[in-house]
Amino acid sequence: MPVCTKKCGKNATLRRPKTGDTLCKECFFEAFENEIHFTITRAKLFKPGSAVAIGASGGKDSTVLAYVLKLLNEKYQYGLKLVLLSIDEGITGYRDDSLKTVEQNKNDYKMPLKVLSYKDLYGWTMDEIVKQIGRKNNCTFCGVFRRQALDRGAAHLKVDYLVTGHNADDIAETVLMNILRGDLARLKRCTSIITDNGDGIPRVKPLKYTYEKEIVMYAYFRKLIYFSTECVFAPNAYRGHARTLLKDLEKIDPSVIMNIIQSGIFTSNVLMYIIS
Ligand SMILES: Nc1ncnc2c1ncn2[C@@H]1O[C@H](COP(=O)(O)OP(=O)(O)OP(=O)(O)O)[C@@H](O)[C@H]1O
Repeated sequence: MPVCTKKCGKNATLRRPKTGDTLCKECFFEAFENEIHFTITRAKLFKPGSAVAIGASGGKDSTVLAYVLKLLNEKYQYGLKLVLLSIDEGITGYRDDSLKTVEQNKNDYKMPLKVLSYKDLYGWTMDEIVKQIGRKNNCTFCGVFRRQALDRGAAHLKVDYLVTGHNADDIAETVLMNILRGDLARLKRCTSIITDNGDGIPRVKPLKYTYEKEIVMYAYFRKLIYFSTECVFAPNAYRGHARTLLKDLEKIDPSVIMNIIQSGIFTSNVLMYIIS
């Protein structure tokens, strides 16, 4: 490996997937965290002194989000009160295990944790639903219920914001899916860094511009504990195709992820202009 391109004098240990820069571990941490700090401050995502619930699934994105938000909150004195919020969908062999990871995060990051279950909220678990209806469209149903459960959890905790670990790849995938379906009206919502469900608690995506590969790299080098098993129920097939396409394109040119997001934003702005 060549020397770190930040001219810190150290040898580089990695190549940044987003920019191609060769960096040492410390300079990568700094670049990664600074970009999230820049995203937060430029978009004025949080008012000082606010309470923020972090949607915590135990996966890599929400684990990195919790870690980095805590770090930036202390470093730059955002004045945020952070709390972990987990939804237990009742999926044996998946969510029961990932919730153990969230418990670990709670102890490691010294954040309070609230767990809400589908069983308590709706009277049934995903295991019971799948037993009844079979393995069809499970992700679609579960996603709708989870969004509502997170909103109810945020209202219960009386927080000012709900943040999720949606990353740049997730957003680019959603833009692609909406374009492929001809559903341009959804571009505005899926590319917005902050959305409101009308309940007064904004949903915020601080990792909107953070590449998935860099999140995995960051978690690896920071030795963060996260849960990486796929859900036991059928994956969302259509999203799977968009994901494969995006990953193939990323191999040719990593900037496609940002380009797709920017194109989604531009198209939705043009549509808004035409309609108004
Ligand atoms: N069961 C859950 N409880 C709380 N928040 C969740 C849950 N599932 C998903 N989320 C939130 O929604 C975001 C995107 O969901 P997605 O299905 O991509 O998560 P994941 O792949 O299970 O885990 P992660 O995104 O954390 O790696 C997560 O980063 C997290 O903030």
